[in-house]
Amino acid sequence: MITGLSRPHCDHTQAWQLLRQHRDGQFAGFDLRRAFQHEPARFETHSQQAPHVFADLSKNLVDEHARSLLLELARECMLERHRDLMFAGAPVNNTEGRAVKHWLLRVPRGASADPDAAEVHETLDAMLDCAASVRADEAITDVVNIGIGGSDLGPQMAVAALEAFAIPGKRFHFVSNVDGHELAAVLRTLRPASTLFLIASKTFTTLETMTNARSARAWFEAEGGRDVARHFVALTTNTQAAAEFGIRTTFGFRDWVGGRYSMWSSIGLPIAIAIGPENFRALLAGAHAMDRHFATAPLAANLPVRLGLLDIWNRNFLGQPSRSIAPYHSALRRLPAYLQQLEMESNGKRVDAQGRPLSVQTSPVLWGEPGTNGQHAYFQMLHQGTDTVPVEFIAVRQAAHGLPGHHAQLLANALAQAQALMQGRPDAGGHRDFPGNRPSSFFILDRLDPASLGAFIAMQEHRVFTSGSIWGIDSFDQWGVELGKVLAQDIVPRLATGEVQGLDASTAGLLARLR
Ligand SMILES: O=P(O)(O)OC[C@H]1O[C@H](O)[C@H](O)[C@@H](O)[C@@H]1O
Repeated sequence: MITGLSRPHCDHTQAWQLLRQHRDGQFAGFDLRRAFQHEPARFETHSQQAPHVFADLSKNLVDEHARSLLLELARECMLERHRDLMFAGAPVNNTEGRAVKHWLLRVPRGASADPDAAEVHETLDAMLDCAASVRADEAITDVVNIGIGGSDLGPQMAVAALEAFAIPGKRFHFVSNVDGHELAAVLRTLRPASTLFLIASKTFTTLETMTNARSARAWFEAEGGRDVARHFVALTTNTQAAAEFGIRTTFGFRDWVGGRYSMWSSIGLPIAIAIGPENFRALLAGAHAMDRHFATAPLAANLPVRLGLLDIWNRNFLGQPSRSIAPYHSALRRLPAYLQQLEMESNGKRVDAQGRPLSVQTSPVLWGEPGTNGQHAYFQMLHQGTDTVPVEFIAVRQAAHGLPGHHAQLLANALAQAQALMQGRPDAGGHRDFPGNRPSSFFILDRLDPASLGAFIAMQEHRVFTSGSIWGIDSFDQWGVELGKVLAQDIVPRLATGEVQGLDASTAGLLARLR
């Protein structure tokens, strides 16, 4: 139960029933092409400027009436109250009894009365001082982040996205997998004296990360590395475990930062080393601007809310099982993977926050690749397959390179794909027929810089909050990752002994072949 807030199940509201009736009645047979003909202001009404991000939602299979019923749904589900509780520091992560305050990491100094605000700024200052000294240290040429999930995807995504701002002369590596091939391939390229290892783990117990950290330290010592304390830094809430590992420099954060919401905390150190303290503060400022927008803009003009409600419409009323992410910028190559964790780990739940089964579907499957690559691979299915998949195009107005011709081609392709999905092209049926009427959203950033990236990612976080809130689930736990971890620990010794007793026949048969 969310601190005194009792909310109805979304499908028990009046708005839900009206949305259903609308879908089956007046909305049935909706056609985007006709909608644009009949609504001269459709682009304006279905688009939204938010801090650093412009979003055109007009090419979605949605009409004005559905939009106003979705806003009604948000009211009936007490979305604003729930949002305000998060920003008030209430334990909205109720299954873990924790507050959800990643937004506090982005609040400017002195602008919050939250009791943890002072500590946030103390840690941020110390972490950015560390980033500055690593940047100034020419002896360090390689920074290796060892972490997984939220301790990997955010920093990896952001370091790639902001490569145009990265310090020259330093290389950044991200090792996440327990598969030794990954670490071994990175270590082959390194020398201990010029390497800084960042051991990033909220819990400092994650098997993959601890295995890689131990192997990295063993390699460091075996290769003649001296001064582990200087070459290993920990980013964690578990400072004691980091000290026991032998690490002297640790930057902490609190348990009210979820792993997939942690790139703004000390987990962001690799980003800060890459882009510098000032740019890291700009990243936080961009995210904070979006936080304020989410916290204060009326629901009808609130971009994360509009996106989250559209997600509900697409998933629960139009039955769309997935969403394709198409960033038309190669620096956003890790964005789909980052958003997969954000959406699917947050909202991939089948019970409500009180543990009661839900009777509605939740998280869609997210997938994607940068454009234009995806066009030459799976866009066939988007244009002519049997399923309707909303596509999210992300375009950046200004390029960060000077090669002539490329950027216009890139932008033209993004626009043309969205256009083609919607317009289609009739043919005499058969193979060359494009049915059209296929949905997409289109995001524009002016430049891919720290502030716009921060705002864009915060927008995604709050959009996930919005749909999770309507579904009534706890978007901030992840119990579903536990079972496999436990079973793996039962299997490890069996791989050595061959003992299969108690295993199902398939697992036993596979284990025998893998030994
Ligand atoms: O940062 P850590 O504690 O090492 O956790 C790393 C990751 O692993 C867990 O299994 C969770 O699924 C993720 O939410 C988390 O980000």
